[in-house]
Amino acid sequence: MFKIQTLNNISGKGLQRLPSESYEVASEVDKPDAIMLRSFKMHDMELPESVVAIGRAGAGVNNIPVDKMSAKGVPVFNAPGANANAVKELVVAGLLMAARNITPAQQFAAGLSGNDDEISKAVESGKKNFVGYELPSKTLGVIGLGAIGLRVANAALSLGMKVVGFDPQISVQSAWQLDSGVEKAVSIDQVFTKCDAVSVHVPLLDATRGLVSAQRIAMMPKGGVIVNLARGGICDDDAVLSALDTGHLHAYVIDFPTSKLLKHPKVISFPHLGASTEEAEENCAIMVADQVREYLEDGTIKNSVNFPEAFMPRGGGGKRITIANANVPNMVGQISTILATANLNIADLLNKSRGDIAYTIIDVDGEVSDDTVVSLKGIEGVLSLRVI
Ligand SMILES: NC(=O)C1=CN([C@@H]2O[C@H](COP(=O)(O)OP(=O)(O)OC[C@H]3O[C@@H](n4cnc5c(N)ncnc54)[C@H](O)[C@@H]3O)[C@@H](O)[C@H]2O)C=CC1
Ligand SMILES: O=C(O)CCC(=O)C(=O)O
Repeated sequence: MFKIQTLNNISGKGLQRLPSESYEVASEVDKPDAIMLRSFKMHDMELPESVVAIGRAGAGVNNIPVDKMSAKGVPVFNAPGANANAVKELVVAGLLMAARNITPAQQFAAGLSGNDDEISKAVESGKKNFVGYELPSKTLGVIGLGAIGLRVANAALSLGMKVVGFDPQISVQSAWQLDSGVEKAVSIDQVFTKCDAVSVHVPLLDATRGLVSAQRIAMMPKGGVIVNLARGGICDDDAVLSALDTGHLHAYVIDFPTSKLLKHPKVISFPHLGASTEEAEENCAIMVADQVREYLEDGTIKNSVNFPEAFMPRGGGGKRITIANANVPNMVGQISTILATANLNIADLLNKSRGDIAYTIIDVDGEVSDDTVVSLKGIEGVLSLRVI
């Protein structure tokens, strides 16, 4: 029986992928094998020693101490692209809300009173205060052309906007899907210089913290809009607020409100709602539940943010050993020597690496004794080992 601890609500459609005959899934579990979560902040959490995998039902992993997990040989899985359409749709909504002054207009309409004639008169005289603009008259800059950014760029083009994109590390897959009408910027500064609205779709990293700065906002034409459905911290909120105050910026669309931002009338705040659709929640939960299950049952690695992809079909009736270790020379040599000494024949072997981590799957003919496990774990650089 595998035990999974959930730290957030995970869609039932995903949890159904973990059959109750072989999985216990609950928010309180003694000695869990794996953890599934969404935005729960794990940084200060005491991780049970029993945990061998973390599954993030979403894209961003800044709430997970990934480096610490790597040092323990624990793979962290996420669900790339599974909520991208949901976020794209909310970005489009945010652009339209800003362009058409929808929040103040809606507040004005909701506050009207009197009989129908009086309301009609107030409507006709009040609407001049909310005159907006249409999207095709504007240029959108998209920073980060991954699963979300590329969809935002393509959607904005289809709404008639001009679109400028920037992503120096764009993946081949994203490049294939990006509409050829998206102009490629050579620098982030160029995006701000050319664009009336800028939407950020990058992970929160040291390199992206404060990416939307006072200097860059100043490069934008007057009346600009910033959209940040990526993470708080990517924009310098104080710089954004002062640009809203001077009128240099028209609106700030943010999925991560703070007390300062909530008070400002030109801030359009959402409650971290980007991925909150039934479809996205299901997609993420299904993807990550499948990945965690395949890892627990077969040691397969798919869509991990810290481990290499690793899949080896399971043959024969023997045991499978999986080993995560430091990516240094002669690890496979040392492992094979110990297996040979234990008189275990290697039926199949896969060794992959990514950065500082290497991962080996070995199918052996026969049982693996406790002594052999102790010897393998004793090799310098072995971070984690499982016998499945
Ligand atoms: N508001 C919400 O509910 C959600 C927010 N997010 C946030 O959006 C972020 C992006 O998500 P995805 O598009 O799915 O991730 P992704 O990994 O598919 O794309 C991120 C892209 O950013 C690029 N990038 C990284 N640093 C960059 C830089 N300095 N300048 C330009 N490009 C850079 C990468 O090359 C990559 O192509 C996530 O990390 C997460 O923080 C994601 C899903 C839901
Ligand atoms: O699970 C959620 O609602 C948050 C989604 C998110 O922020 C992400 O996938 O990075």
